[in-house]
Amino acid sequence: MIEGVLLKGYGGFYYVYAEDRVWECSLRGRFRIKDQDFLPGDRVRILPEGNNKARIEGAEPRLNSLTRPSIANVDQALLVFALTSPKPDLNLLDRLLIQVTCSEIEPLIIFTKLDKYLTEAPPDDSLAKSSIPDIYRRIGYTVFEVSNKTGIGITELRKCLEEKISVLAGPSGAGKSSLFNALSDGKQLKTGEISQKSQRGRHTTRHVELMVCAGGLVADTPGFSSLFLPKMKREDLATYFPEFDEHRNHCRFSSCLHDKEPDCAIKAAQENGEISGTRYDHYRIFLQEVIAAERRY
Ligand SMILES: Nc1nc2c(ncn2[C@@H]2O[C@H](COP(=O)(O)OP(=O)(O)OP(=O)(O)O)[C@@H](O)[C@H]2O)c(=O)[nH]1
Ligand SMILES: [Zn+2]
Repeated sequence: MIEGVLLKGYGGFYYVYAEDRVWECSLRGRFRIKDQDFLPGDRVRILPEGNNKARIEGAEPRLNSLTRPSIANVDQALLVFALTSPKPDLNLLDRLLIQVTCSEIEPLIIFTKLDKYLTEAPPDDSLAKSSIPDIYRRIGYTVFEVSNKTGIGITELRKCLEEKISVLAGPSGAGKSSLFNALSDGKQLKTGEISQKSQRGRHTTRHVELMVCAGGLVADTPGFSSLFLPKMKREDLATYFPEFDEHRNHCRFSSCLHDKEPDCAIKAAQENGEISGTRYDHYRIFLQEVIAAERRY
């Protein structure tokens, strides 16, 4: 028996990555009868039957599962934003950080197009205390600045993908496909039949697939495409802003929502530069959204 990870289901077969190979697997009768549904990312035990064919004999319980794309056991989300062309949409980044954290998935922030950014005239932001990547580093997030063109930063990032199941997220044009290609460095392992991308649209259901990439597995379909914040109580929003933690208990009111209340320690921290202005602005925008959504429940 070999342990592996299910990459995708397709045409009645399941493709499982194990021992550095892709196995075309059928299900044991017992599973067929139970009509067990498997997702890419499921950890399974397979019994080889020769010629890269095998039978799925069992599955481990899932640690988590995402919908859109449907993947099990996701370890981390790579939130991909360009440093320039287009300018990073930090409202979207802050939104994604909340969604990912709420799904109990580790966020990694990847800023792409470093090559382009470095050749451009420095922006006239001498008032800005720190660069955008530094804002997020200071909060404690894991941040990479890379170029998919020249390969700067790619080797370091590759190490973070090893043995992990990752999903990419981020706006159109940020460089998600380019990043995937840079990370795989031509060493992509094909799953054995006609390319997924060229066939897209012809199927009514989308077949999500995990691709072997940089010693780990990466979903071929971006995740977290909904713009809506997860359902939460208004007082919980601040917990998704880790840099608020050390200040939160110093507001005059214990019920402070850090919006228009007097003597708010978060607002004070923003004014003296300890909390980034854009982060605080987004907190207040999101707060209104959470309050509006609460009314609809
Ligand atoms: N100079 C430079 N260009 C890049 C880099 N990464 C991506 N690009 C370019 O940016 C454009 C968009 O890149 P894609 O990889 O297609 O972006 P994407 O996020 O997959 O976009 P969607 O498929 O629309 O979601 C392409 O023209 C890439 O060549 C980079 O690191 N440096
Ligand atoms: Zn407050």
